[in-house]
This record gives sequence, C-alpha cells and structure tokens, in this order.
Amino acid sequence: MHVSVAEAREMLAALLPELETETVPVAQALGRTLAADLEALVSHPSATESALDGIAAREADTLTASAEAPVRLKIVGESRAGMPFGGRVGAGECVRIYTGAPLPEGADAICPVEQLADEESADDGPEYVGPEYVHLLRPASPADVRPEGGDFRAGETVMRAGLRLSAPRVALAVALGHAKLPVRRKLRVALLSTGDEVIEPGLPLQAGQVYDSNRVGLSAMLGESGCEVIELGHAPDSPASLQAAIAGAGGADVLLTSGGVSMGKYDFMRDLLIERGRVSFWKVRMRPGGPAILGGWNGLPVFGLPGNPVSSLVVFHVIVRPALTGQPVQSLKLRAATPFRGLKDKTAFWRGVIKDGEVGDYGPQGSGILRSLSDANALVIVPEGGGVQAGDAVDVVLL
Ligand SMILES: Nc1nc2c(c(=O)[nH]1)N[C@H]1C(S)=C(S)[C@@H](COP(=O)(O)OP(=O)(O)OC[C@H]3O[C@@H](n4cnc5c(N)ncnc54)[C@H](O)[C@@H]3O)O[C@H]1N2
Ligand code: MOO
Repeated sequence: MHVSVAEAREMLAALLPELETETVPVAQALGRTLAADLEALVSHPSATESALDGIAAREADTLTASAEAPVRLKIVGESRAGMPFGGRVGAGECVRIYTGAPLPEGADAICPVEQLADEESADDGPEYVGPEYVHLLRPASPADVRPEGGDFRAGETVMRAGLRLSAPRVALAVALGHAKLPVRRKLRVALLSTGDEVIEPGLPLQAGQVYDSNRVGLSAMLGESGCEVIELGHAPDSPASLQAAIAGAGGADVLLTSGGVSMGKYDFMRDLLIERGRVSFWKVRMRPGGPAILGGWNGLPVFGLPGNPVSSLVVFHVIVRPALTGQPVQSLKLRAATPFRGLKDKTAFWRGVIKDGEVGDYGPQGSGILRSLSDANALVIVPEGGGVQAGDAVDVVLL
C-alpha cells in the first residue's frame, strides 16, 4: 500500500471528475483552465507601426547619416498612436512618429529622437510649429518597425485548450480580441481539519492545544490553485463527529482533511476510510508527509493529509496541487551549498533556501517546524536511497 509520490499524484487525479465548461468574463479567468483552443480575432500589431519615438523615413535616404555628416530630411507631417499620417513619405522626407503609431506609406525605417538634431529655425512666433527640417545622426533602421501581425495574426490559433490562465495569458486573451473565455468550472474541494487539540485562531490557547494553521494554509493554497473551497471547519477526534462533518461535503468533487491518519489510537480519519470506507493507498514513500491516505467515503474521493503542519503543506505542494490542477510540479537543477540527507526507502523533500544561485539546508527539518517552511523558498528533492553532498546538482521545486 506504500506508493511513490508520482503514483499518489496519478491515483488522486484518477478519482477526480471531468470538469464541465463554462464561459466567464476574461477578467475573472485568472487561474482557470482554458476549455477550448483560442484563435486570434485580430492581428497584433493591428498595423505596421513604430517601436520608438522619432521619425519615419526611407532607409535608403539615410544610409550615409553619421554624427559627423548628418542627413537632412524635410518633416512633412506627424503620425501619432490612433492618429495616422494620411499622406506619403517621399524621397528626402520624413514624418514625426511615436511608439505604436502607424508607419506612413513610403517610409520603411525609424530613427529615434536621441539620434536627431532639430534644425534651428528663425521663426519662433506664435504660429511656430517646430522646425521644418531634421538632421539624422545615424541611418534610420527597419528593425525599429513592428510589422502588422508580428505578434500574432487574425485567424491564428494562439492558445491551446488545457492551458492554465496565468496573468500574462489572461492579458494575451484580451489582446487576441476575447472578452469572454470558455474555461473549466472550478473544482469544488471540501476542507476539514481534525484533532481535539486544534482550536480556532484568536481563542486563548491552553497548554497542549494548537491553532488551526493547517486549515487556513490549505484553504489559501486551494484558492491559489483555482479551486472553490467548501469550508467544513474543524471536527474533534471521534468517528461520529468526523462523519457528521463529512456529511456537509455534499456537492464537493473531493474532500481534503488534515490530521488523524498516522499510527495513533485516535487517528480516526484513517480508521474511517480503512474500516468503513474505501482505501486506494495509505502511506507514500516520502518525508515529510508519509502517512497521507487516499480513499473514498460514500462515493466522495477523500485525501487525508497528515496533521503535522509542514507535512500537510508539502504533500499539498507535491501531490495534491498537481493532481487537482493537472499542472506538473516544475523542478530545476541547482548546486547544493550544503549536504542534504538521503533516506533509504523514501523520497525526501527538504526545505531549502536559495541564495546566490545555490540551495542550502539552513534550518531544522522537523515536520512540526512550520517556521522553517515559511523561511524556505524551495523544496530540495533527494531521491530514495540518495544523498546530496555540497557541490552536487540537486532537483529543486520553487515554493
Ligand atoms: N508511531 C508513529 N507515530 C507517528 C508516525 C509513525 O509512522 N509512527 N508518523 C508520524 C508522521 S510522519 C506524521 S506526519 C504524523 C501525522 O500524524 P496525523 O496525521 O495522525 O496527525 P495528528 O496526530 O492529528 O497531528 C500531528 C501533529 O500535527 C498537529 N496538527 C494537527 N492538526 C493541525 C492543524 N489543523 N493545524 C496545526 N497543527 C495541527 C498536531 O497537534 C500534532 O502535533 O504522525 C507521526 N506519528
Ligand atoms: O512524514 Mo511526517 O510527515 O515527517 O511528520
């Protein structure tokens, strides 16, 4: 029954339903999963335009321009973003242009204001509109022209179904011309913490009690993962109170619990699933978080996280979130600044701090030391039977 981390992830994902599609305003799509491919409805840029503030000219007229021998061009007009120049740029002519403004006909290159010297003009009366001629200190460059459709063209499929909508992707969807997006509905996750010693934040704490940090931490992580949280609160350690609390999970796609899954006499979440429910696995070959359990209760998939604060959040990070969102855990290789201990038959996820491009073990690794998880910015993965020396390359998950 002891599964690997990858197996645990797959088994949880396999119990989740296929989520229906709904349409939401694009501003509400952050964190959702795109349910259909998205085509560009428009091109971006929508016209060939300037990337700089300067003048638009014909490159051929300006090839000899230098600070010593500037090229003189006649200014025949102006092109502003949203207010294009209506005419044509002829030989020896140019148009003042601004970033994002359409390139006038005839012009094919840009020279930025930093490389221009305005010609002195005798006329500085009230009708004065600026000099008539400009001197280019270097050639105008076609590289500073942004071609129409250079980012994407109308009709092109730009985003694929299944993509998770990050902030840049939501912005891209708007640029593509979409005001509403087809997305998967949110997964409904019921959340319950258990334990006689666990109390609500703000209440006076008696010796032996602990504030319910897991529920708040897990709820926050579920929210960040794009889930709808059904808060079941907290249940004391008794089979009856657990069953009563779980009865409130109607409509949920999955129930997540904290605590009561290890070896103790009062670990009733474990008993409930093993003795009266269904068990897919109990225990994962990992630390922290080994006692995690997956099963079902009256048709509802139940994932029991261990109560230890670090264990519950680490298991969420490496098993629950990837399974719920379908997004794989992203890891990268870094050099270890310190040794990291290996375990004979478990994958270890040690808290690490990345500093100066290296990752080190700088704090206590006990599963009850929540502070070290808050101080860490990475989890260092040490495979079963492995071990890491300072200087080795290690796989790291960013927190
Ligand atoms: N004899 C053994 N004992 C334990 C084993 C083992 O293999 N043999 N496994 C240990 C491991 S590993 C873990 S992890 C814990 C998991 O235990 P439970 O899931 O049964 O959790 P509890 O016993 O209910 O609580 C453990 C710990 O966490 C605190 N806690 C619980 N809920 C919360 C909460 N909502 N917020 C903050 N802190 C919470 C609780 O007070 C305990 O200190 O078991 C080991 N034991
Ligand atoms: O495996 Mo437990 O999660 O260390 O305390």
